[in-house]
Amino acid sequence: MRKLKFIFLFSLLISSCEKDDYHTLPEEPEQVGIPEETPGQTEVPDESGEENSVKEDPVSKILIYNEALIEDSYVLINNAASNRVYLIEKNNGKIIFEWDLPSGIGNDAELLPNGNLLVALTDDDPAYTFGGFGGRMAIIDPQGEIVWDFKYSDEFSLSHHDLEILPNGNIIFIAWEKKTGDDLKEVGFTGDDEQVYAEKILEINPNLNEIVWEWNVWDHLIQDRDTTSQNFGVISERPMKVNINYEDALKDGDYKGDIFHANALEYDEENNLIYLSVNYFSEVWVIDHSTTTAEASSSKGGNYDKGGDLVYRFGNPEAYNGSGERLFFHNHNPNLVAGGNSLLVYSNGIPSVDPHSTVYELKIPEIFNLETAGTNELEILWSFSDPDLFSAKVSGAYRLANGNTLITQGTFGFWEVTNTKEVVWKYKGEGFFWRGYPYSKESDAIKNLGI
Ligand SMILES: O=[N+]([O-])c1ccc(OS(=O)(=O)O)cc1
Repeated sequence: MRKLKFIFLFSLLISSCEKDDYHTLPEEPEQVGIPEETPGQTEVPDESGEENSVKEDPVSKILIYNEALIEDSYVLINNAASNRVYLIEKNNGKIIFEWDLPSGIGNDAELLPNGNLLVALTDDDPAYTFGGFGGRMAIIDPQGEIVWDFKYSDEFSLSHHDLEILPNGNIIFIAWEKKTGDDLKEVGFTGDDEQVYAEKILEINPNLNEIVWEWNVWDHLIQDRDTTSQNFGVISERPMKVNINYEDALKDGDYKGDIFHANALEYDEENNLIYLSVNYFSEVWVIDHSTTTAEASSSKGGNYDKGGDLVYRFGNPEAYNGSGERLFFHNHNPNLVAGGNSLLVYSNGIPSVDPHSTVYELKIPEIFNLETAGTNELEILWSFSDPDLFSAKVSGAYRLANGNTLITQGTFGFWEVTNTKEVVWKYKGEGFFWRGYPYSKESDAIKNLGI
């Protein structure tokens, strides 16, 4: 039995866990050519200590399997509907490894090169529960032991959606920070909400459980309605600032103050930048991570000498009254393609207007120069859409080593498509799929997982 002791915000959760040997090696999968509607098999951890049982998973089906053209890799599936994270084989959908999670998914789960799972979880008692809420994060080793467990959840702040490990072992994550009363007045907020949830990015040293860096959108706002407020200005002239009164983000009363809804981050190691996907602005913001926390709260310092102002932004020039065509209608999962010259983004689409999703590969500019006159939109290098590809929420896409692209359609399952847009793998599941990560069978992550 696991015994978990919680100490509140910013404090370490000490877990005294017995190593439960819950995973045994799966049997060799049967090789199949093009299995039609093959039910997946679930190999589940057996808490009883008896031999593992193999359970049928009647709901997952392999609809397309082109053995000659697929990338021979595993897929890490994160099913938020059933709060399960597992690795599958593509040919038969068989689950070959599943993690025993200590709480619900909140949302990202990623396998690290050392075989550990870094996972965003839900806190037991979050103060608010917008889609994608979390409040807790953990690292689970291949034996199922929780080797790090951290709570970021109180009345004001709550981690959500995404997290990523940096090369130095620190972890960056997204969090909401509740703003009310004078906070809203000061920045000239004119929406109806009595509270607004600011987006911040935090970096934690997991050995010390210390927050070592922080960026908060609240320090970089502009608006053109309240002349008495310090941040009053002409929005189109200051694209490095974020319009707190952007109409599109405010118009849906359901948001209840979650007006930004950041949902993903991607770290660019070469340039020490963070790409932040901001769903309700339909934009990706580029933020300098070379700053100190003090610089990140200002407009000076860092490699770009912009402090925490936006180094760049793209996807929706309407958000800052800029020019150029809007490309994104809600977006997810910006991630750099190997080589760093391009980025994949999943644009979900809007159910009532155009219920179609599109995956874009966009060219990263040589120099980030936020224009006030011309467009800042990125060149489209490749895209994929299909009449059947739509999910209003979650989802994403990753470029594979052979040039194919693995697409997660949150409400459906997974697609793999070639660069000529041929669908070579289609997995229909039952659930709500955050993001499928591809793992090469020869990767350190898989080897160290012991399968
Ligand atoms: O219900 N969810 O699990 C959920 C809902 C919304 C959501 O936000 S989104 O921007 O990632 O779609 C994330 C998770």
